[in-house]
Amino acid sequence: MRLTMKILIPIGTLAEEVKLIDVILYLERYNINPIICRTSQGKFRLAEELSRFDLIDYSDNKYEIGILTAARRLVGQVSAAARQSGSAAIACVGDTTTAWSAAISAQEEGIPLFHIEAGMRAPSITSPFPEEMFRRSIDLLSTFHIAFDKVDLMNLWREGCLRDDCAILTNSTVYDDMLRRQTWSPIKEHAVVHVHRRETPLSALICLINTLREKIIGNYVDDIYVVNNRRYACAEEKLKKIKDIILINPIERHKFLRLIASSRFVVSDSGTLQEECAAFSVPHLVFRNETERPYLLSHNAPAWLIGHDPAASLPIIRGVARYAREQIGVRKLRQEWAGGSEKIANFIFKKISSVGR
Ligand SMILES: CC(=O)N[C@@H]1[C@@H](OP(=O)(O)OP(=O)(O)OC[C@H]2O[C@@H](n3ccc(=O)[nH]c3=O)[C@H](O)[C@@H]2O)O[C@H](CO)[C@@H](O)[C@@H]1O
Repeated sequence: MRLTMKILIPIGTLAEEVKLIDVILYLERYNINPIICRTSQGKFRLAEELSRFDLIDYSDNKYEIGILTAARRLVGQVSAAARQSGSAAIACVGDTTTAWSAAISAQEEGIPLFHIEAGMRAPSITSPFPEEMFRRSIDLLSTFHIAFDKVDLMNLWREGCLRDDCAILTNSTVYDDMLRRQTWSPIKEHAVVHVHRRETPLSALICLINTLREKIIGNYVDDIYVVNNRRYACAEEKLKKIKDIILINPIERHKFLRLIASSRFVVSDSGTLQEECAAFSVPHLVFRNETERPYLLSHNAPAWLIGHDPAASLPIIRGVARYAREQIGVRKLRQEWAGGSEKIANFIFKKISSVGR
């Protein structure tokens, strides 16, 4: 089959790859040629499934140079990649510097932007920062919006971002990736802590770990796995000295999914994990003051927003640990949440065919 239309897909982080991979696989079926533009730092390796696609590689980027300098460089790179490849559109996901640069590049190049995960909103533009600022401005610049919940769609409508026929509502694409990996697992006697956001103070993480050690280990779970994230590299030695916890370096995604699927509960400030825990029905303590996914706290998902003061939220932590201890058997994914990626590919196909380049 001759692939004619091209779409540029910048990817800078694992979370972006996870949400784009199945869309990319489906785009190929719709006779569209996805050009991957890798904007990450060198150590992020693209998934094997993406190796057969055209790649424009800017993996020598360094983000330690600050948001503005990084964004300026990325805009230049993504715009050049769009021109060089003759892409008819750009598709990006979420709230990263890469996604924001993609939005500016699409404007500069005069081509449409598809924004996946559009309309999510935290209450304040300054938290999480810069993600919330990026998210809001990407939505103002996007041509097409792909939202994962009707609350997100309403946010777009309220902010005047929507025109006729420019948005769709689908399931989050995370679920397609999870389903393809077929990871389910019997519940074991551990919990997982994955905390990495800029706005989460190290002191809050240490306090959380100590609270779990003193009040939860031995009473409700045998072990606590704590992911040793790069954000807290300066505190590695301090974390290593904490007794009774199992400090692990970030692990491959399929192994990590198995670890959380087999957990009694998870504590995390990650947005993607909020979706992943919900899909497995793993009780999730959201270690943040706010979330852009409020609907995952309310319907169909055992999740609680606990803020950054573990001592104050101890009754909730204990209650969740107790509730989690009652659960037995094998955690299975909610199959009914799949299908978002194909719907997005179909939407892109229809829109891009009518634009051309
Ligand atoms: C403000 C906010 O919340 N923004 C989010 C942010 O992403 P995030 O905070 O959700 O990202 P991470 O927490 O890094 O998770 C990435 C993946 O890593 C997996 N994982 C983890 C540990 C490990 O050892 N091995 C692994 O494989 C884990 O399963 C997960 O799938 O940016 C996204 C893109 O724009 C947004 O979509 C998203 O809203």
